Amino acid sequence: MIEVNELTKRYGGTTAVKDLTFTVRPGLVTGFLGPNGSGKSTTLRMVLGLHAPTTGTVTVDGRPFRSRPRGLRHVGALLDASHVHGGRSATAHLAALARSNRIPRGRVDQVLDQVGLAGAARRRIGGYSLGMRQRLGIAGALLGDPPVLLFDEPLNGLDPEGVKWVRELFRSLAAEGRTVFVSSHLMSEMEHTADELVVIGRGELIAAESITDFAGRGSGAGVCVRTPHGDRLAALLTVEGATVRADGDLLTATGVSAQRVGELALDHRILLHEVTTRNPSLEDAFMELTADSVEYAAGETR
Ligand SMILES: Nc1ncnc2c1ncn2[C@@H]1O[C@H](COP(=O)(O)OP(=O)(O)OP(=O)(O)O)[C@@H](O)[C@H]1O
Repeated sequence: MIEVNELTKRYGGTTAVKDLTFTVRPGLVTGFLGPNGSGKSTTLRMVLGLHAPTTGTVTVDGRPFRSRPRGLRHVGALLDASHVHGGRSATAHLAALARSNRIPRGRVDQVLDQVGLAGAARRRIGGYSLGMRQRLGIAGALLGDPPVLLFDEPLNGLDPEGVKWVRELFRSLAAEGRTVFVSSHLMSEMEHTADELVVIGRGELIAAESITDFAGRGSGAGVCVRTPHGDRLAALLTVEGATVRADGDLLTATGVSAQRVGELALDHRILLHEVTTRNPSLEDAFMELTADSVEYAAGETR
């Protein structure tokens, strides 16, 4: 489990992370979402002890990560896939990592196979595509067979086949009981991958909850009703406490279920032509909740 407690990081006058508190649990994929520059990488670096918090604490299974001498056996991380020595082969790169963390050499071939790089293992990393580098970074994270895994924007540069593979990999790692924490600035990358979400904006926590609860936050949720008796139904729904918007013979009501709409219509003999529940997309909820946190918006003059 990863526990982030009242974490703040300032770089000179910039507050990258502000009073952040959340928990990442094992057995689930947790998406770490926020617009560009919202503090995701800074937070992940603090989890790994690469940056010291200005105030607050981060622990992994109850201890600061730095207090673990063989780090890769406990936490595997992909932070920046371009951060590797281009002159080395994938095998040499992973063998060096294995040596310094006392991981058996046999793991190198296993993880290269697991990420689909076995055929390119002896080629220089300098000639790798971005997608291959991401796979190599993932191999490095898996090397120590750790219970906790962190990935910073792991889908960057992957083709659709690669994206599908990574999603399945994350799900299977979580199904094995591991803690899987994955950052992204795109909700579309997370909606078929994550069980839980931690959403931040300008370094502050916006939400930490299941993906289903998060979807329910978007104001687009509601019931759409098509009826020739819109005025009567709208009045009844308003009395029920719903908010109703009318557009011709179409009503959109929030704060009421489709079932209740049907019951009211039956009780008052109101003819309905259509009743549908409208779920806002996760993307809508994400855009709405982070709208104030976007650093650089198109069309904005500064
Ligand atoms: N070493 C540093 N020195 C000064 N400012 C920094 C440093 N690292 C990050 N920042 C600032 O802190 C803020 C958060 O940056 P961070 O890279 O953590 O965000 P992010 O959510 O990972 O963004 P992205 O999705 O663009 O990678 C930004 O305003 C960034 O400019």
